[in-house]
Amino acid sequence: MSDILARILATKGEEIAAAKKREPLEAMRAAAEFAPPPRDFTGAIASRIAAGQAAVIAEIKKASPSKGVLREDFRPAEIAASYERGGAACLSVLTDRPFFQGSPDYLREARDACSLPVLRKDFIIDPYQVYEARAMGADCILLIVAAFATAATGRPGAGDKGFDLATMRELESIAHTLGMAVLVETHDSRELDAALALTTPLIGINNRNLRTFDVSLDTTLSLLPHIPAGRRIITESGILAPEHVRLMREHGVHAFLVGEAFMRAADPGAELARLFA
Ligand SMILES: O=C(O)c1ccccc1NCC(=O)[C@H](O)[C@H](O)COP(=O)(O)O
Repeated sequence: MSDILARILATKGEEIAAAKKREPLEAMRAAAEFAPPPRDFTGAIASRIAAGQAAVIAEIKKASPSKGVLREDFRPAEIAASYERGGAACLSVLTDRPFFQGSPDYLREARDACSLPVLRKDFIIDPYQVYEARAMGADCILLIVAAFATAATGRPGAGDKGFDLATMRELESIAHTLGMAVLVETHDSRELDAALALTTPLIGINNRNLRTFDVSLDTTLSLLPHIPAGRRIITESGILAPEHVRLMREHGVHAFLVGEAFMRAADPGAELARLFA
C-alpha cells in the first residue's frame, strides 16, 4: 500500500468508519430523501453533443496530490457561476479533504450558485458515501475502477476479473435508485472491461495514471476502439490547450473533464470558453 491511490483508499476507509459513528447509515439515507431533486447529468452531456458542441464537465478543485495547491483564491460559488457563463455542461466538485483540500460544503455552495448538474468527485467505495453524495446534493457519483481492484480492497477472492464487481454494481444500483448518474473511470483495458460490466453509459478514461501521475492523451486514443456503441466517452485529465480538444474531437470524443487548466486561470469560465471556442 505505498502508492498514492492505496493511501487515499486507506484514509477513506477510516473516514467512512468515523462518519458512520457520527451519523449512522439510516440517518444518511433519510437525509438523501430530503435532498433537492437530482439534475439530469447524463442528459446535460447528451444535449451538448447532440447540438454539435463539446460537453465540458468543469472541475472545482483547490489542490491535488500531483500538483499541490492549484488556486489560492478559491470561492466555489463564484467559480460555479463563472463556469455556467462560460458554457460548462456539468460541474465536478472535489469533496475529499485530506488529499485535495475539498469539502462537501464546496459542492453545496457550487450547486446553489448555478443550475448545472454536479458530480461528487471523491473516492467512493461504500454505499454510505452514495447516500451521503445525494444528501449533499450531488447528481452524479464517480466510481474509479482502480479502487475496486481486489488488491486495493484487501479482499482477495471477492474479485471478478481482478475487480470487486459486486460492490461496483451495488453502488451503481443505489445511485440510480436515488436518481443519480454514475461516471465510471478507467485507465487501461482491464479496467475498461470491468467498467463495461456496469450499465451506466458514462465511461471516463483518465489520461492520468493515479499511481505514477504520468499523463498521456494516448490513453484515451488507445482505449477508444474497445468501447461499444451506446456508451458515452469522457476524456479526463491533461486537457490544457485547444489542440488537445481538437485532437479528441477529431477522434470522436466530445465530452471532457477538465480541472487544472481552469483552476489556474483568473477567470475559470472565460478560460473554458477560450479552450473550447
Ligand atoms: O490529480 C491527481 O493528483 C490525482 C491523484 C490521485 C487520484 C486522482 C487524482 N486526480 C483526479 C483527476 O484525475 C483530475 O482531477 C481530473 O481528471 C481533472 O484533471 P486535470 O484537468 O488534469 O486537472
